[in-house]
Amino acid sequence: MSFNEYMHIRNRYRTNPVDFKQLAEKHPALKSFLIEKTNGGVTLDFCDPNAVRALTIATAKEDFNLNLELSLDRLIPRIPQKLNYLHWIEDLIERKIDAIGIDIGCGCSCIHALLAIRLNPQWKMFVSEIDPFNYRMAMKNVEQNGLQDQIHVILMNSSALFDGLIDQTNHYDFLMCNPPFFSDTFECQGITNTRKLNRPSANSINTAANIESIYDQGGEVEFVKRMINESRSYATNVRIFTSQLGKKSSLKQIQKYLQDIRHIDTELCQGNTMRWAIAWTFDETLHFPEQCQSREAFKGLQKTKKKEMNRTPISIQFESKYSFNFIKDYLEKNLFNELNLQWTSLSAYAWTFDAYENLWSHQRQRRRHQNDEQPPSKRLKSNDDQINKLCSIQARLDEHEGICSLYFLFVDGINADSANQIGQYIKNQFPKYCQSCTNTLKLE
Ligand SMILES: C[S@@+](CC[C@H](N)C(=O)[O-])C[C@H]1O[C@@H](n2cnc3c(N)ncnc32)[C@H](O)[C@@H]1O
Repeated sequence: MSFNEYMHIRNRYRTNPVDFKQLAEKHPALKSFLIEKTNGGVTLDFCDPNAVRALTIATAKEDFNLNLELSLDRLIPRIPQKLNYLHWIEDLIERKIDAIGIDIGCGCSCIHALLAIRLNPQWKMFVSEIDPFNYRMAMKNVEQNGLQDQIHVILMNSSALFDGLIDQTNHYDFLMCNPPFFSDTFECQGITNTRKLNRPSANSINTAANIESIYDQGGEVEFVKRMINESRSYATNVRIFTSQLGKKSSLKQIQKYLQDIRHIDTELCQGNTMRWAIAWTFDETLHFPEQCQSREAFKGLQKTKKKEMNRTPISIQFESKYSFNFIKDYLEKNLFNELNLQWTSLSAYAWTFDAYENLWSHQRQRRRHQNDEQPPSKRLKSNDDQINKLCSIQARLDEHEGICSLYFLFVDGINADSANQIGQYIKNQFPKYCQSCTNTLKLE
């Protein structure tokens, strides 16, 4: 299940994923890594570091006019995921135009700072690195893009995170970090192995060197705890401290550690990958913007009790006797019309639809009114339609071993529970259609 729908609303790849074929036409270095799919499309082998590197270099050039040099034995950043983190930070600082930021551990790519400046040409970034190789390559990446006036790369020694980097006479709007994830080589290998064997959907290569991915004092949790401890000494210098986290279990531990400090967190979603980010502040005048709690699509809905459920795709499994084509026909010919949904096909088995009135709740009352032969209420179209849109939903029909499942995902609108409600409606209505359709449609 792809998480792309949950990418940050301003992420340029959310509705417009990278087209490998087109990109390779313009950046021939990518061409030799394209793999033809049986359906005529192309893909890449994400386990091949050469392919991943070529993709990142081509994307950086094509979409951000960045000249990147990347090493095959260092972390190769994935740009769409980096954008999620950066857009969230932009929201946290209320899209300040001339912000000053810090990135702890910039890697050889220096990707956070380079993208940050491309998105916000008036920002300034101070970035640190502990690995001399990464430091030198990051400097090169900054220089070959002519950004040395805006990005300052500082080589640190391992005993310091902030000392020597943060100037106590200065003020910074935010601090960001993608910390070393693992606590030891064993954990690093374990995760790589688990992914390879059991989680084919996450089949991308981890090229990070040990110095980049391992913090032997306790992995990302202890690294971020150390950041939190040290942040107290810089409470008045940095307005918002943030860190990305690779595991949900780490998020829980950090939330607990921050219980006396004001904080906020979010999930960062892209492809099959989920990451988390946490922010904390000592500034009592600061109010975390509401949309930073989760995706902007859910703005104003945070207090909904079913928050977690709303974010999760709803799935309906059909009995094996209902064929794929039968269900597809049922949706397109009956359900979408019956619920007055404005829909478009995304493919032969995926749709997006918008609803402006709720015709799926209180069906019994509605039927009673129909029996009384009352005229159906007419909805007045107005300019407020966009504002009054109840929901935009994406739906996808999948077949696996003869069983069809329908997935619903709430994307946008004011009724975040609508995907769940429509799912429930279908569950209740479907037998009705099966009976009435059995004779007219051939069921497998
Ligand atoms: C997971 S990598 C992130 C690299 C890059 N920011 C990215 O997201 O692709 C973590 C980086 O932090 C660096 N690092 C580890 N400890 C550090 C410290 N005390 N100060 C600065 N950088 C450090 C590592 O060398 C590594 O490059």
